[in-house]
Amino acid sequence: MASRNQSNKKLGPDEATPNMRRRGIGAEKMEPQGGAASAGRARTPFSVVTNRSDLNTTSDVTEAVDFTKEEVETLLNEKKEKKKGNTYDNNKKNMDQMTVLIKRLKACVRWYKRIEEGHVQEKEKLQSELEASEKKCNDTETEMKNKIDELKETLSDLRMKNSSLEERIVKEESDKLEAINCYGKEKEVRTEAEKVRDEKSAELEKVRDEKSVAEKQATFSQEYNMNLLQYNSRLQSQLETCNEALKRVETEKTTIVESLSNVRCHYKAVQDQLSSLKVSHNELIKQNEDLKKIKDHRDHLLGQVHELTEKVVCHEEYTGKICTHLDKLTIKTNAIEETCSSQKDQIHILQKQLFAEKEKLKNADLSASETRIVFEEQNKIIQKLQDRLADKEFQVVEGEKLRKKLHNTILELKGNIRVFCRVRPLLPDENTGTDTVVSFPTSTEALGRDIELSQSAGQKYNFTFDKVFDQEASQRDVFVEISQLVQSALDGYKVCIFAYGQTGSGKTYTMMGRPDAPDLKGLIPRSLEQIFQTSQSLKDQGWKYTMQASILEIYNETIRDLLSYARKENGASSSKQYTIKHDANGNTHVSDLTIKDVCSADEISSLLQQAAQSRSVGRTQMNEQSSRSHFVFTLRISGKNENTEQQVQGVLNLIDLAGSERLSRSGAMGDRLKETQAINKSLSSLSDVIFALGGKKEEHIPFRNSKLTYLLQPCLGGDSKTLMFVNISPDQSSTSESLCSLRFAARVNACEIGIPRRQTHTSSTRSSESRLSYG
Ligand SMILES: Nc1ncnc2c1ncn2[C@@H]1O[C@H](COP(=O)(O)OP(=O)(O)OP(=O)(O)O)[C@@H](O)[C@H]1O
Repeated sequence: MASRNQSNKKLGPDEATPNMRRRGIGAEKMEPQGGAASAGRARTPFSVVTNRSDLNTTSDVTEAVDFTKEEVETLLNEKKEKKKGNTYDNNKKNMDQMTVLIKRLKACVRWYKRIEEGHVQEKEKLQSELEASEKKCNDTETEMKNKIDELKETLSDLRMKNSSLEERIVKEESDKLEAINCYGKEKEVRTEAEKVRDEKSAELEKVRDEKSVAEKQATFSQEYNMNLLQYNSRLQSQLETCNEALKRVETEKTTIVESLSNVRCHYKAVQDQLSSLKVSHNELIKQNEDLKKIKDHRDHLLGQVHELTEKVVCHEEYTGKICTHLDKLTIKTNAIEETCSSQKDQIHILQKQLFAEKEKLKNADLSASETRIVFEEQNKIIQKLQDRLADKEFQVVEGEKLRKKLHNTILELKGNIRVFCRVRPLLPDENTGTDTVVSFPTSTEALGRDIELSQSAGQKYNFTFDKVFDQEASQRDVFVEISQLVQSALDGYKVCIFAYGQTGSGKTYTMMGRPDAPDLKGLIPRSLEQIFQTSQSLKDQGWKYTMQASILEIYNETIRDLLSYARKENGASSSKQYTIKHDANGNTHVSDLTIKDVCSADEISSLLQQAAQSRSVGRTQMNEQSSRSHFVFTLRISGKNENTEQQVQGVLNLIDLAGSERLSRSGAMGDRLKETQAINKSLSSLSDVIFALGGKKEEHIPFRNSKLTYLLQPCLGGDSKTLMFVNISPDQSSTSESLCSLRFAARVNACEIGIPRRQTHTSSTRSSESRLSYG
């Protein structure tokens, strides 16, 4: 693009550098955006056009021309210089020069329009791009926010989980430590118990040994005792045998005594035997005592064995208890170990989960940072787009300012009346036919300005106006075009907007619309809303406004006050006479007319509602709800700037004229006929006045021929800004009426009838032109 800029000094609006944009219109020539509009058309530099001899002829400049700011300034200055040289002799020459100047200015305006269209397109494009980016960005942002929220939730869940798990882990760890401590203590107790058990076992073993020894000793003692008993019994039996033998001996002794002599010898032997037996008896007694001793020892040993057995039993019981305790401890330890291991497993699982969640978090962080990067990039793009948009808007504003300046200049040169044409859509009951009556040439020159009417004979009539609205144009589209004009009433201009056209062509729709449906509101409610909005916003600059509204209708050449209570009460029969007067300042007064102070658009809409109910409306062959009178809404605006002491007096007249109608077609009779004749008369008076003012330069202007023209005298002949809407019906049967309306409008368009002037007073030294008006 840079090389293109170097090689070709003509830049498109989107190629202008920021410095150029800040300067408003760059030194380089700018071409409008939008291929369709500029495609295939050769541009001619302005200097070439300026030097062209054919511009001094009457031919129109239809070729696209490019301008620089300097050229535009020169053009504007040139106009001023030419105005100075306005001598009588050079009048005709000056007129020609003026015409050429106007054409060049028109060319300049067209060039600006093209640039403006380009800027507007670019702006719209940028706006839509910006909106798309913003939407995308918002979506991403919301998505990211949602994601972040989700992640935050997950994170907080995880954190909570983690903290609870960590708490659990800590608790489990402390439990575990406690259990381990307990286990250690139990272990110690167990080892001690085991030690005691071992000791006791050893003791038991010893006692068992001792017991077995004692048992052995006891068995031995028993055996010995048995032996001794056997021996004793043997000795007893021996003793008994001895005793028997003794008995036998004694018997023998007796026998021997008897045979003493014989037996004395024998006695001696027996005595020896007896002494030996006595020794053996003593021995036996001794042995018996020994046996007794052994028996006592045995009893002692048996007692010891018994004690030891009891001890063993006690030990065994104690060992059993220790064993049971040990078993219990083992079971508990096993349970603790099991819990520990399950907790370990759980901790392991949780650690795994934590790790996974951390990984997730990491990934989420990564994706969040990626999204953030994308978001930042998009923000940068948006910033760039916004910068570009701001530049473009600046350019548009600058272009708009210059366009309006040029427009005002043209208006000054051309006169104060402008004409807009609006074609309404076909109504459901209208016969379309096959031929289109109205068409709109689409060449760049003609687009939005030309209208072509085709008659059934095949003849075509082309008309050019300041603006042409086709059937598709919405109420808003129409208002956008007049909003600046309405605004200028706040700047101290007299503004008059009226709708002219055949009955049923859409005048009331254009002016009033359907106030209850926001999209279908007409120019009157929209204008008043804007006036109040702007007056509020101008408060910041020190402006204070007071406003007064009046609404009247002219019916059968009689003025009727639509806000009068008397009229409301007595109906249309009120016969009050209203007279129109103009003062030296060009202000119009209608005697006895109700004038209401208004402070808000709402107040005005209720007044409009009241007026609409009082208005004379009837059914005609052409329109179900035909306005049979001229409806005139007037808003007087007085503004004072507390900072600059500047004062302005503006007037806004919004007029819905009664529809023109051919008597032959309307079939009107009686009162309707009278009404129609009055309407047609006042409309023809209006055209007489306009043509007298513009075309013929007659000295006498027939303002007084009708109430309508007399009421509008300051707007038509004086220094106001006037806009006429010519409303057209696309119906085939209305072609000739449409042609009449268009011809009338074309003649009005060609008129020069004054220069708009602001009504301002200022006591301060500040410039009275501190606020420009571009209507
Ligand atoms: N631009 C439009 N879009 C849709 N409908 C329209 C448009 N203009 C007019 N109409 C409809 O056409 C019909 C006649 O319109 P309107 O009453 O405004 O005509 P008029 O010129 O004021 O007639 P009259 O002079 O008899 O009062 C109405 O039904 C109106 O709603």
